[in-house]
Amino acid sequence: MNFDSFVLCASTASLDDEPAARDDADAVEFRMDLADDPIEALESYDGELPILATNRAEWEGGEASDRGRLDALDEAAKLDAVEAIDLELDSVRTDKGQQVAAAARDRDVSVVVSAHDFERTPSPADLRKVLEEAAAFGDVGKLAVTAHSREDVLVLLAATQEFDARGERVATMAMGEAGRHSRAVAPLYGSRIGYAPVDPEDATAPGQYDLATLRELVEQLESND
Ligand SMILES: O=C1C[C@@](O)(C(=O)O)C[C@@H](O)[C@@H]1O
Repeated sequence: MNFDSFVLCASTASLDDEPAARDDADAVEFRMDLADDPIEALESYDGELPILATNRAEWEGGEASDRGRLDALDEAAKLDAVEAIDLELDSVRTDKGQQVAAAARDRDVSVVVSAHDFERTPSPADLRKVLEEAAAFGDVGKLAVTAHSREDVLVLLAATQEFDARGERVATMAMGEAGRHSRAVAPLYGSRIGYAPVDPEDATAPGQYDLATLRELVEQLESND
């Protein structure tokens, strides 16, 4: 998957969502950890959108236990439709995570290295440290923080703009109500990935817009850029 420009992902636990996502999304983020039989679903996938496969660990806000988690992601990366995988920063710090990342790259599958803070927005310095490491390991370094104020969002956007200006690929978003607008605005500052559910009831993180709304907002803002 090419992250040269912004990629809007329909984030979902069911690949059956793909036809409904096609008009507005550039890709599907398949949350394997939220799906019943993810490998089987991937093997029988015949949609048009490329897939970013995520198998989010319990310790990073997902539902996958560590048993077989990275092996399943490795399996997923072997399938043609899967053009990118997401690995937590704490996963790529392990040998196994490095192996999965290297195997994906050998098959031309991109690696998004992600970090999440479900409590707060880290200090400007800490936030840069995390983004730096994630961007160094991944084709894209992703950071999702939790915003409690507009100021939190500004801190995130300032870092996004800085990294982008230096030619480092990052994706950023602020979770929570106070951060919601970051999802529409961050692409203007260089964020390369956005996430949205087709149906707002199926949100995969707090504060997400539904897919059609986020596409519309991003498009409107870009056309004014
Ligand atoms: O890491 C991310 C970002 C996210 O948490 C968000 O805030 O939109 C949604 C997740 O599905 C995805 O894996």
